[in-house]
Amino acid sequence: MPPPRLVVGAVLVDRLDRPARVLAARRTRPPELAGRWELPGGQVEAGETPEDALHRELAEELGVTVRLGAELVSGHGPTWPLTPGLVLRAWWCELVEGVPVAGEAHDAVCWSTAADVADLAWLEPDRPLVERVVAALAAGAPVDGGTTREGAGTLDA
Ligand SMILES: Nc1nc2c([nH]c(=O)n2[C@H]2C[C@H](O)[C@@H](COP(=O)(O)OP(=O)(O)OP(=O)(O)O)O2)c(=O)[nH]1
Repeated sequence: MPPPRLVVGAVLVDRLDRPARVLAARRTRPPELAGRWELPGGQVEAGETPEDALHRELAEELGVTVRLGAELVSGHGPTWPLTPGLVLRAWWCELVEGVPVAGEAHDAVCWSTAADVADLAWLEPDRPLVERVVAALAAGAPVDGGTTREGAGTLDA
């Protein structure tokens, strides 16, 4: 069986040192996933590191540049299962440049707090991850600790 394909997702928060709000994005496609909320991101392409893929997806989808913080790891390691053929890795991050705007992949973005993020209609596989995000936002503990990448530029939405 081929290894699962890797999807990367951004847990984009207002600030890495004291996160209080996280950004969710509402998918436009495919029809069976349209209308559900997700972490912005997408599939890692051949020859890309996961981190590079995340920067690329955020520039393409939301027109923003970010600073990566810590990786959000599950109780079983870095990957979160999505479907039998797909796993997710996710990083906390904060904005360096740009204001997130929905592009083609999404028809809405919203900033939510620990009190309301779980009320969104998330893609089902994201639920365990969202629980962890809620707990971290409620605690407000720092989620920094990653690498910085500047100069990726911004896109028009
Ligand atoms: N980006 C993202 N995808 C997720 C999440 N949860 C989840 O089950 N998925 C699934 C939905 C998709 O089947 C797959 C990601 O594929 P995608 O369509 O977003 O990837 P992509 O941007 O590279 O694809 P494309 O534009 O080339 O069509 O992972 C999530 O939180 N974020």
